[in-house]
Amino acid sequence: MSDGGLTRRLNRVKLVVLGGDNCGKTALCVRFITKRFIGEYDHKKEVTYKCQRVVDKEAIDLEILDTVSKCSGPTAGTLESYIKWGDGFLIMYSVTDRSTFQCISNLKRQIDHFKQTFGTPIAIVANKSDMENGRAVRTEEGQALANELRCTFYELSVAEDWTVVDSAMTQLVLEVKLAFHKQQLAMEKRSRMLQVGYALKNKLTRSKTMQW
Ligand SMILES: Nc1nc2c(ncn2[C@@H]2O[C@H](COP(=O)(O)OP(=O)(O)OP(=O)(O)O)[C@@H](O)[C@H]2O)c(=O)[nH]1
Repeated sequence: MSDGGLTRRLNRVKLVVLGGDNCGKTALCVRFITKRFIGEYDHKKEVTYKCQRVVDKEAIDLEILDTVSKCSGPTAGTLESYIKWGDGFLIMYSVTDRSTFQCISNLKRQIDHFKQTFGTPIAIVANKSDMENGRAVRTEEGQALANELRCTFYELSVAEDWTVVDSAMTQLVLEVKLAFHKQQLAMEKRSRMLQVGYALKNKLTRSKTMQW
């Protein structure tokens, strides 16, 4: 029975990086892939990065969509297509810019809405923790919001710490893989129940025919 391509998808994970202006979305993607922090980027369109990683002893084809969507999004349609494309999400804000923190709840709501489920793997990433002097959002506020929205939370500095960037990404890939497996198990269970249903129906039809 067809599983809607899920078996093929188990080794292919698509992540989307969302967040307000200048919070460090591109810096995070580039840092994860190249291990390097590059100060300035100039791109006005979304970019998809592709790479391979071994996660939990399995080679994963990873695609990461670096969006240019602002808090409210360029258009609702674009944000919808980003969300429908992704399997897992990083919602970023900068600890130095409160307006980016204020975007988080709305982006999470949009993900829940377009995915039609509350189980989508999502990490909230507070960036620029190296800029303590310019801090506008406290760590506890970020953690409390992540708890409320049931998301994993990381506070990090893309500029200063590659290892935390790497573990945030890797953990999200693991959560996506777990979600795939749960989906696959649910589909197998449904398919078995359907088979039992058909078998019972056939048996009932046969015994009725014999009575006649
Ligand atoms: N101090 C510091 N600066 C950072 C960090 N991460 C990113 N930046 C800087 O923040 C600015 C914006 O980074 P980008 O990666 O372009 O942010 P973005 O979210 O992709 O930007 P837009 O897509 O244009 O909204 C750049 O000047 C980066 O060098 C960080 O961890 N610490």
